[in-house]
Amino acid sequence: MSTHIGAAPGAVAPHVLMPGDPLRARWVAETFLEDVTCYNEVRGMLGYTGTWRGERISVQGSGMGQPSLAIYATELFTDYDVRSIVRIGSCGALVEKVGLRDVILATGACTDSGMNRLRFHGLDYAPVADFGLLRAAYDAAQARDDVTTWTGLILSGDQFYSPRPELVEPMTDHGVLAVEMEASALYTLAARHERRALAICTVSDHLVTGEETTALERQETFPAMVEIALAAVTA
Ligand SMILES: O=P(O)(O)O[C@H]1O[C@H](CO)[C@@H](O)[C@H]1O
Ligand SMILES: O=c1cc[nH]c(=O)[nH]1
Repeated sequence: MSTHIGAAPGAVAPHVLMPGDPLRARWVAETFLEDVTCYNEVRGMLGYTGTWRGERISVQGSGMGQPSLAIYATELFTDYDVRSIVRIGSCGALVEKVGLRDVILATGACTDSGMNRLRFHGLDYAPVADFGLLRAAYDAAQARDDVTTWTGLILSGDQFYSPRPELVEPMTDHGVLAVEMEASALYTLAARHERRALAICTVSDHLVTGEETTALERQETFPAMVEIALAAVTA
């Protein structure tokens, strides 16, 4: 057991898919994995281990925001020796060319968070994806014709309801495609612990057009993203 994960040693697989929503974790486990066991219910932050095409895979909710993800990612790396984490999240599109339900493979994650400013004494660190995972996810995405995939930068914002929405503009002026709330911490922690990480996000809301998906869709759909993540992590 670690402080926030009630799993026995060895109960978590070396490769973990990590949605923010614990109910998405349950849906992924029930829909994609075989021989599933639930290893964590602490704080309702569900975690499951099963197999996918014969490989052991876990899926663990992270909660919303970088401080919450950092707790789960740190404990998975340090207490359960997890080797790779692939975030499977939802995000908001910031530019018109990216459409609702498109999938984004995040090459890097900009942030407005104070977490890395504290870690790097005010210097700007560039949190980036593991290249091997990114390449495998890109290959898996290219092999499909049911989803439009983008490869590029995202923004990990601390506040879903931002009091300074105008600050997004310099980001989009410099190629940022979408906003979510966790990838920057995940990439930073993976680097710190010499592990692999990737964030794959499906566009659930469009901040330019105002289109949005339903809460149930955010919880229980987005299968293309999950299949791309499973292919990448087992490649
Ligand atoms: O759908 P998840 O993975 O939770 O991701 C996005 O959704 C939440 C906000 O609604 C934030 O966690 C954001 O990053
Ligand atoms: O608009 C959105 C949608 C999902 N996640 C976010 O952080 N923002």
